[in-house]
Amino acid sequence: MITATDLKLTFGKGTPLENPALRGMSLTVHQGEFVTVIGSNGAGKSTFLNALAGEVMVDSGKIIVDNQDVTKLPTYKRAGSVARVFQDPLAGTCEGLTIEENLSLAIKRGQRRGLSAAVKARYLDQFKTSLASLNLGLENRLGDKMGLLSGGQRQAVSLLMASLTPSAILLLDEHTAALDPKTAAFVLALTTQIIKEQKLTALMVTHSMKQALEVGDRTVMLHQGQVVFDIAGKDREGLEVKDLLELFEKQRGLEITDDSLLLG
Ligand SMILES: Nc1ncnc2c1ncn2[C@@H]1O[C@H](COP(=O)(O)OP(=O)(O)OP(=O)(O)O)[C@@H](O)[C@H]1O
Repeated sequence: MITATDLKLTFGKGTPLENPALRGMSLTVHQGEFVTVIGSNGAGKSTFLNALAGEVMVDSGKIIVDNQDVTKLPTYKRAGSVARVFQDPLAGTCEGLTIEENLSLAIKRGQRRGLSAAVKARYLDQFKTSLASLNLGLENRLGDKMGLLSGGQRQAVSLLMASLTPSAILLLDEHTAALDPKTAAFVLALTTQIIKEQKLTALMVTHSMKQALEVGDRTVMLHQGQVVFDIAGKDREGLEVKDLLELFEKQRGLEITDDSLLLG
């Protein structure tokens, strides 16, 4: 379970560019929940994910991951509990290393020790089986450099890497946004399949309200660094984009002007 309580973070404090990105952001994500996160440009979505991953330190508030207070822990100390797939297919993998080497690094996430030959051989079988499940023929390309793969293939491998070892939470930051529509649909379907099969706890940022309602089991909308609404279960069933817009307008007395949220 992840609990973020009253997170506040201001970039450029004391400068003319002072920017309060998180303004009392609170959210609890229960074990096995798949939460979709929406919000206009600059709402604080990525900053929130960065704060959970330890990429940025909050000014105040508390982050508890599986009963451990990680608020002040740097990224590398949270690596064992937080897995992440980024928007940029180049960001989550090392293009100069082979598929096998990338997967080996992922399986060692959060561990200090190297792998023995016997363990390596066992993992190789696991890598081949996992890659075969993608139906992309990558199980025969373990020695290929990651840089040779297409964006969609890389995101698919990134997803595998993020789910190879158990983590308290999987963070997906608009991980299909840079892909063409067909590939994005494939990666999204793969995402829901992996999350369901492995019963992962996940937070997925998306720019599409439609997508946010179609996948996952709970939707949270951020605005100006806070949660505006949080809907799940029966309240969420059958909801359409227009209902989300009404909900936002009712909560904030504002209209949404970010077209990408509506059109995506
Ligand atoms: N490293 C940084 N330094 C200064 N300001 C930042 C930094 N990162 C984010 N911000 C600012 O914080 C605010 C929240 O940004 P954030 O990227 O979290 O929003 P977002 O909801 O993810 O938006 P988008 O949908 O555009 O990606 C924005 O005003 C942004 O410009």
